[in-house]
Amino acid sequence: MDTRFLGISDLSEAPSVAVVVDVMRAFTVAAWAFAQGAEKIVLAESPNEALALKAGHPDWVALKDGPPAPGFDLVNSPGLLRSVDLGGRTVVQKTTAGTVGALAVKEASLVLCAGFVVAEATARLLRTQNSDSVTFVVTGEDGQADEDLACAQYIALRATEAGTDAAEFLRRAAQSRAAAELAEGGRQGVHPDDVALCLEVDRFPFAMVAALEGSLMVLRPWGGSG
Ligand SMILES: O=C(O)[C@H](CS(=O)(=O)O)OP(=O)(O)O
Ligand SMILES: [Mg+2]
Repeated sequence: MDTRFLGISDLSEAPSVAVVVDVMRAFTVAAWAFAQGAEKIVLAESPNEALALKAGHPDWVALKDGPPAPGFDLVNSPGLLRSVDLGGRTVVQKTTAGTVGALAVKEASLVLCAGFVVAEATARLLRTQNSDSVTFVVTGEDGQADEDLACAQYIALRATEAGTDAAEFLRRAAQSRAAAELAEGGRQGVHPDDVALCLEVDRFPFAMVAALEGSLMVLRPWGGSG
């Protein structure tokens, strides 16, 4: 399997298979939303689009990163989300990096969104595809975020070598700039357990597949019990 690791701005053409990685925190949050019962996640282009979608579907749940904001129901925090019942709900998510990365590859034939919490399920799906070439989109810090690069490299190895040890990859993620910033405290929209929750390898049995449904990019769980 030929693998490429690219930042969002490095994407020049639609890859065939893309794995969009955002460990802290968008796709850890997405996985928790499915674990809490969400049916699907619509990835919004902008905060205004998220609010417009919610206005058209008042039962949808709008989620944005940063501090709590008017019109939004939730923030981008796994620690805060894990106590919310989302049974059967549609979540609309807009974040700085993760959702932008997924939307940047919306023309790809297969788009997976991933973090450590769905690593093995993601690797398993890649194995079933038997793809010649997989593009990993390292969403944070324009491709330099080490928590995302480490996770992408781990999933790429796991897709070919089932016994790959996660320890070194987790160590890098734990020492990343994003982990340090989240651990600093004092920020709204952050729970003290967020970093630890983002570093739980294989916490969930499902992968997450994003695809265009009409004009919307929609993320759904794949496999497992999700
Ligand atoms: O909410 C997040 O973790 C980040 C935004 S910030 O860097 O923490 O402010 O967005 P994401 O798209 O999940 O990386
Ligand atoms: Mg991130």
